[in-house]
Amino acid sequence: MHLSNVPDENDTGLETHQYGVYNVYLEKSTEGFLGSFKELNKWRESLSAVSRLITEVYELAPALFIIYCIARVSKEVESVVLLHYETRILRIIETGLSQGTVDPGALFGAILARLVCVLFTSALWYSTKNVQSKFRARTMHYFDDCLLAARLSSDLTTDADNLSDEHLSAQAAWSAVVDFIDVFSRVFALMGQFGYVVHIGSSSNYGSLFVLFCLAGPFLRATHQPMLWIKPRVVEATNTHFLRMKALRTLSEKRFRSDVISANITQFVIKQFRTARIALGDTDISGPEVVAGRIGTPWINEMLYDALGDLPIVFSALLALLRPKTTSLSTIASLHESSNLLRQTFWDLFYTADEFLRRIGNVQQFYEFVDREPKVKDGEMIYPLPSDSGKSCTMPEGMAIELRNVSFSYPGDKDADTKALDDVSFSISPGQLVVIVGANGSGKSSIIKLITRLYDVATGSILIDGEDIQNFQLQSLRQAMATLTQDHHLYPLSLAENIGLGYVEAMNDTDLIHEAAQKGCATDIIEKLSEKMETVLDPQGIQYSARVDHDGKNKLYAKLKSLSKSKDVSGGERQRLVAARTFMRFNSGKIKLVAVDEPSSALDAKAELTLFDNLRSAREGKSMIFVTHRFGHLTKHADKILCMSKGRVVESGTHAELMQLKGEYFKLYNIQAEAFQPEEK
Ligand SMILES: Nc1ncnc2c1ncn2[C@@H]1O[C@H](COP(=O)(O)OP(=O)(O)OP(=O)(O)O)[C@@H](O)[C@H]1O
Repeated sequence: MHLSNVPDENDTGLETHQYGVYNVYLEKSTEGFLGSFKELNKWRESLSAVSRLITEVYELAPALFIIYCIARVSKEVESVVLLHYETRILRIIETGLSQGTVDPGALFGAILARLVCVLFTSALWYSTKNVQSKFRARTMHYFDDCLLAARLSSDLTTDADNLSDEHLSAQAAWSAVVDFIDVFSRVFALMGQFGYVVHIGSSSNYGSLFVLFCLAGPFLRATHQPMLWIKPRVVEATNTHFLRMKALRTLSEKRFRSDVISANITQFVIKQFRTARIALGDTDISGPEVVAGRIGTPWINEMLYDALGDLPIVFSALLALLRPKTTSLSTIASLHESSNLLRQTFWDLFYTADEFLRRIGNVQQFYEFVDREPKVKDGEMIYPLPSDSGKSCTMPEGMAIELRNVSFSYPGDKDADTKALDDVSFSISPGQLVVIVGANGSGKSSIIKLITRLYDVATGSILIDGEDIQNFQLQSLRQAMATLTQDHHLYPLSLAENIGLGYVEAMNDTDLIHEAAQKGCATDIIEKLSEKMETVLDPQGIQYSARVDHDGKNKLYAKLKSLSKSKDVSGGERQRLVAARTFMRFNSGKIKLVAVDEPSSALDAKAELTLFDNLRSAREGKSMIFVTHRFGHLTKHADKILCMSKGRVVESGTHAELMQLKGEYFKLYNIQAEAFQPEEK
């Protein structure tokens, strides 16, 4: 189904088209001079991406680039040379047949020349296969590198404000390079074939007219197809049945396997999927660009284009009729051969150019992504400030933190009125141990995220050692902080690296790593694993089988099983390993703030107590902030407790002070304490 030009309700200057299961939003087409100017501008924009892409690839490997281009162009241009020798062979045969004897020298000479040409291009193409493979690898690795650096340098605010970057890949950039070179070589080939046809028809002066006859049909068809690729567009899948099928298909992924089995919902999922499938019917689910190409042309036009395809044969018939004396059978045969070749090359060029335009769109997005400026801006001051800076902090005791009227909403949060933090003010003196408590969603973690500058405040300010946090160099500030939260994961690297990366400069120091593992209560787990510190828990290996019988006796199956033996540990054990990384970080000697956000949800009571004790015993010279739901272990040691509710700090003081207030903290504390009281009869 295609609904064309549905006006936008709010008249945003957009029009909506429906292709299959997708809605496509396009800018309203501007007619006349302004419209053409806009189109021209879009082409100019994509040209700058093309020129940057080709320049980068050339500079990366000039020799490989040139050899690849030569091999590709020669393969395309070969067709003209072959056509030339074919025409020559036909003419020799025709002349020979009319005279009763064929000149064997001329005939074999032409055949040999044709064969040499075939062998030469084939040898060139295959001898450069190695070069092609190297060129591809080097280009892919380069763009992989750019993408990795761009992704890693991004921050959470920038990520939230931009669309997903999952579709960007080095492969897309490489494909655009290949398509560009293909377009380039096919233009060469087309020009060569064009020239050659004009040359064959030169005796009748109708060569150019013949080319026109050959290309009229393909040209009209190509220019009248709706070319969605080249239009700026926003695409959204809106078909509810299609989306339902997609959601249900997700449930078949491995990560949901245990949920689906234990909830016993297999039949439900299959049934729902079938219902959605039947409701979707035969609606085309291909991308809108493809659907537009398939359904966009009216059938009457299609018939006209097919009929125009017969023009070359009409031309030959007319030539024979009007100029019987100057037209030979070999000329007509060559014209036919070249007409087929011309049309084939034209279509190849058209489709490659179409594909190239699509890919260059991806490359443009790629460059926009790697060039984007991070939203969390870097400051200039190096942390910690020198002691003669005039700031009042007592640096050796830890970080001084002050929040002044801080409000904050998460970027991308559609409901602008919901604030994660609302006018929050408090201060932490150097060396203090502060515990933040409060109900779910009250803003505890958001405070840690702002202090570690994962995000920036919307209004108000955060002062670190008396200086606005945004004035500090991010790297130097983060060097002075150690965080331990539930959001931290194990990396798909060895356990030694997982712990060592807490303090990169000493990541080969096995003594420090073992000591950190001990403080994180992770020694037992590591000892239990056969490869100890070298164990990789989530290896990113690739193993697969094809056409292998999965019966126990099959040797290939046994091999596959031996390759894919994975190891895993429990959730609590993972938390201990992550905690070990934080202890490793303390070794840098630069840590002035430890921020711990509920890292013990999966830990048993003993491990939790040891973890908190170990963290507190490293307290010297550090301020500490703990976010917790569990009272007791920490609150009794706290210099200050901040009790939060709905994004605000509602109470602040020591345990004794807050208990006396009999407010929010008192309520939360008693809910937990009651669980341990004997039930009243
Ligand atoms: N990444 C996010 N994007 C949008 N909103 C978020 C995001 N993270 C948290 N929020 C919202 O911000 C508010 C405060 O969340 P925050 O995580 O700070 O609460 P919390 O007190 O730490 O909760 P919990 O005790 O459940 O961990 C909540 O309303 C939450 O829904």
